[in-house]
Amino acid sequence: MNKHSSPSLGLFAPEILGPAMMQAFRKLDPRSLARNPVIFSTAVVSLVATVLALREALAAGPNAVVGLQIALWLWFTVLFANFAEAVAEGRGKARADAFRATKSSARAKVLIIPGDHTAYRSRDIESVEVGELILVEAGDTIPTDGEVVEGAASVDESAITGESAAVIRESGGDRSSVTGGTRLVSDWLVVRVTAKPGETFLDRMIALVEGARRQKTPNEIALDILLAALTLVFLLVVVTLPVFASWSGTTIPVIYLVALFVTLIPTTIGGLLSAIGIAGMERLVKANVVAKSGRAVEAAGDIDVLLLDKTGTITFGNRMADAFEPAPGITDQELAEAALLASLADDTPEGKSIVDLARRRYGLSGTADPRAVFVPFSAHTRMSGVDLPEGTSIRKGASDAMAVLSGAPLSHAVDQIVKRIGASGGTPLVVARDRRVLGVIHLKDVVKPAIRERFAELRRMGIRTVMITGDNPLTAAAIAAEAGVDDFLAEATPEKKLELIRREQAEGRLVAMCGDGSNDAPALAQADVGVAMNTGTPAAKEAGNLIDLDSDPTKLIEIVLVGKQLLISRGALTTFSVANDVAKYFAILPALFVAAYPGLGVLDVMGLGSPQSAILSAVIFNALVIVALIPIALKGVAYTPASASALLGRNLLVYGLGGLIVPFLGIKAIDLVVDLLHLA
Ligand SMILES: Nc1ncnc2c1ncn2[C@@H]1O[C@H](COP(=O)(O)OP(=O)(O)OP(=O)(O)O)[C@@H](O)[C@H]1O
Ligand SMILES: [K+]
Ligand SMILES: [Mg+2]
Repeated sequence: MNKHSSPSLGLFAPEILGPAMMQAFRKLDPRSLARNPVIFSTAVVSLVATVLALREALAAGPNAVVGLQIALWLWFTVLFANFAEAVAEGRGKARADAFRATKSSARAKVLIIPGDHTAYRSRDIESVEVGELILVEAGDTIPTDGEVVEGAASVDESAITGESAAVIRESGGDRSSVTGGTRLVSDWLVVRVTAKPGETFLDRMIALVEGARRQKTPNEIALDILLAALTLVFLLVVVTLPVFASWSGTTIPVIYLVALFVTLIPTTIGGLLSAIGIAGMERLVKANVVAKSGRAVEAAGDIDVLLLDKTGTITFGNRMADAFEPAPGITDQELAEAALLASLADDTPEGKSIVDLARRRYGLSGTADPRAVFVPFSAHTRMSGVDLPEGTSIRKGASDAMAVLSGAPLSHAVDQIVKRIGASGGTPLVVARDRRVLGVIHLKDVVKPAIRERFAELRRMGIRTVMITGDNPLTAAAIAAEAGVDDFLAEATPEKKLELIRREQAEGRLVAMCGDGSNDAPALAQADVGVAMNTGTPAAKEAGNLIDLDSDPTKLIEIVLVGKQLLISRGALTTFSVANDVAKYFAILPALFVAAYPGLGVLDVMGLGSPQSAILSAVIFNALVIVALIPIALKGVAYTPASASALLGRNLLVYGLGGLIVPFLGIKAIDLVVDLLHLA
């Protein structure tokens, strides 16, 4: 899965641990702490405890030694939480450095006269603005992101995708976007710059893996609020304790109370929450997917329906004209000629392949009449063509669209051809001159290998796959059957795609969409999870919230796994943390009150050494448990494809029960050590 040569660092590689320790101290900055209510409360309490302990020490009070230790361990709690976040970020930083190395401080060949790619001026890329045209030649590193407006070339994208085979980038069609940092292997391209300096794909990628621009997701914010509320509840609990104590004739030193407070609030999940989120992002980057928002990753964990566009996503997308099939009474030559004229200025891959076939097989050499008016293809009309100066108009397009244009249903003979091509999985393009149907162009496309098994895997995860295509129902059905999708929508315009997504969403389902074309952009934007293929158009990449660098639609499986693991890890550790806090309450209270109520000795199942050692042990346990759980937070809780409710049930049991039991064992063990070393 990870084809990058960038170091795949172990969980606790020294090159991450060292800087992370430094970083843990730097994160004591109140502005940084304030992002996390639980840890912020812990820091405030640590400060209070420090002051109290120092006062006690100066007065040579009886609680001085234990007080200082408590204060120290409270600070450790904060530092460990910071450390967890820093380790998670550190792993991304290594990746960011690898990207930074590919970032060229390059200069750009900015064209002076549009249309003339021989006259250019070399300028610093930082000064090049969106919309300017630059020339890139064989051997050059493409200096920034853009859209190819002229030329075709092979591009080595290994710096970004890790994939060593060069890919074709060309104007028109769905393969027109280029990424800064990749290198031209052959030929030349004129590229319209689409990214502002400092905001290129590579820049965003770096910021992302470093976690610099990571924003909390709505789920994280909701959890933060819950944790803050719990903190408040325990504040009340702790504040009322002295009342009970004085009532029963005991006094509990204030430093015990503040320590108790920290052990009760959800410091474990509070300390690990952001590490879990960052680690999820990192796993995604490892799968060669860039997420623009953490929210998309979480949503991916809950996806019900996956919509895929056909051409270029399920099939390879280089639909090639394979044959001209004339209507009765029309010659091959006549059809080929009309098809050629209608395609001379059509720069879609389909259009180019038609020109190519007409020239190759029929030796036609037509050149475009400069006065001809070209009608470009649109996904909306699903046709294209040309209006010639002498008044002839030629159109080619999807069969249903062409039937509407010619004002009558297709003749039986033509309909048969269309059906035959469709049933074979090919795309039939009907050609008409002055609304008279001349015949059909057979476009062939190939289903990507191994896609069937991957869709079966999605089905096992409970995800329904739906193929949407602008093609006719017969072609769609043939490809759908071959690829093994659950359902399909044919003759879809961009509006219909959008409508389908809205309908699924209105029925309460979470929708993911994979696409690469500009006509997919609205749908990618509307979907809860929009995965744009990296080979796609800039519009598609802008609209999606995830970008797959390998342009592999089945990558969604990995994305879903990462999302599920993120949700499950967070759920499991939250359960553990809260169960832990409840358990601590019952573990420590008897020790604090046993002097006043000897009857409580029964409850004091743990037989902790003394109130001092009980409280100190609890504080130490509370700090150490954060460190102990860092590996789970970073690696994620193990996930196997199973229904969500089964997983939830299992995890609640394991982590809930574990959370209740572990503190008793842990605190007791630490208490023994504390006793042994006479620390309290
Ligand atoms: N260059 C073209 N000229 C005329 N008609 C075309 C051209 N390219 C495609 N078509 C027709 O328009 C239809 C819709 O194309 P569109 O790109 O919207 O969808 P698609 O590529 O078939 O499917 P997908 O939504 O998977 O990309 C095609 O099925 C084909 O019949
Ligand atoms: K706690
Ligand atoms: Mg398409």
